[in-house]
Amino acid sequence: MNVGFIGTGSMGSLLIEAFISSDALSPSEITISNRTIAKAEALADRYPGMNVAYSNAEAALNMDYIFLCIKPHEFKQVVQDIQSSVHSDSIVVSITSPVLLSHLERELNCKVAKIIPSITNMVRSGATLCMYGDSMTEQDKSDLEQLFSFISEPIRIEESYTRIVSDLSSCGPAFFAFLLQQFVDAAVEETGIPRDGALQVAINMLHGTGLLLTEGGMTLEQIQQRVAVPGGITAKALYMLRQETEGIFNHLIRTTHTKYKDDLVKVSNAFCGEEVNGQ
Ligand SMILES: NC(=O)C1=CN([C@@H]2O[C@H](COP(=O)(O)OP(=O)(O)OC[C@H]3O[C@@H](n4cnc5c(N)ncnc54)[C@H](OP(=O)(O)O)[C@@H]3O)[C@@H](O)[C@H]2O)C=CC1
Ligand SMILES: O=C(O)[C@@H]1CCC=N1
Repeated sequence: MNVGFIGTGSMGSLLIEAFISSDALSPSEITISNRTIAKAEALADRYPGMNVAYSNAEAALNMDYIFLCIKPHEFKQVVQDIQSSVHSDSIVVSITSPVLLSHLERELNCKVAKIIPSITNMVRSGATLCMYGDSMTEQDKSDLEQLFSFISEPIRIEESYTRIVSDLSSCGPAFFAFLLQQFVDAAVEETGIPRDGALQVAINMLHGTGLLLTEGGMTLEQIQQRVAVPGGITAKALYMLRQETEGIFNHLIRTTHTKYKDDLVKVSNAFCGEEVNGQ
């Protein structure tokens, strides 16, 4: 297989490293390009056999898959760069939510997909959210999902739900890391417990809670019920938590969706020269 990665920043390099460490791809199957070429060269130095391309056009030439691991505002330029390298059987994969499949289909004479990864894919965990352009066959979809199954659970979603499912799958790790950090900081502040020890206990708790949900067959409600003994300490604290956090995640979701819509308008203007009212 020949796979091109354009953009070797945070997510591009994470995907490359996860695919290699999971034996989904060997370094010699991978060609990378990046705006700051020294970054691509440094990555390739760590994986003998990996190819560095000195232009995006070269990174897309003769590739089965071309992953675009760049930010929304960088798409228009990169799509122009690769236009003459792709052909009807190439598959271009965007990992960015506000770039629509229709934007890519409009500019590229090839098959297109959108797959939103998550930082959890670094440890071969979490989901990847899969959406496909019209020319992707069932075989193309299952081949691509087979590749992503080495590092994640690929889940097909409707493009109209991109933002909310990305909030849960891709932004979620940052949100829950933040909440855990607040919990630990408060523990230190309120009691003087050494931070390292408190953090270790909290991390173990989060890991164990995840296992209860995935392997332990427990629901979120059951976990709360089993821990909150009636009239006990947790029950009292959960009551307080419900009062104090009411509506907080509605606010969070409205915040991500507002930013998403702003980005979508900018990307649509770049691609089509017009505004769209998309989800
Ligand atoms: N972080 C996450 O958990 C997730 C992120 N994403 C999406 O992934 C995308 C990339 O994010 P992230 O990796 O964090 O961003 P980074 O800024 O870390 O990486 C972007 C990379 O693209 C390179 N680049 C920019 N323009 C060009 C160009 N014209 N040609 C070639 N390379 C170029 C940059 O090069 P240079 O070295 O010069 O800066 C940089 O290395 C974003 O759209 C984000 O929404 C999706 C799911 C999860
Ligand atoms: O919205 C996106 O494109 C992704 C999800 C997490 C960060 N960026």
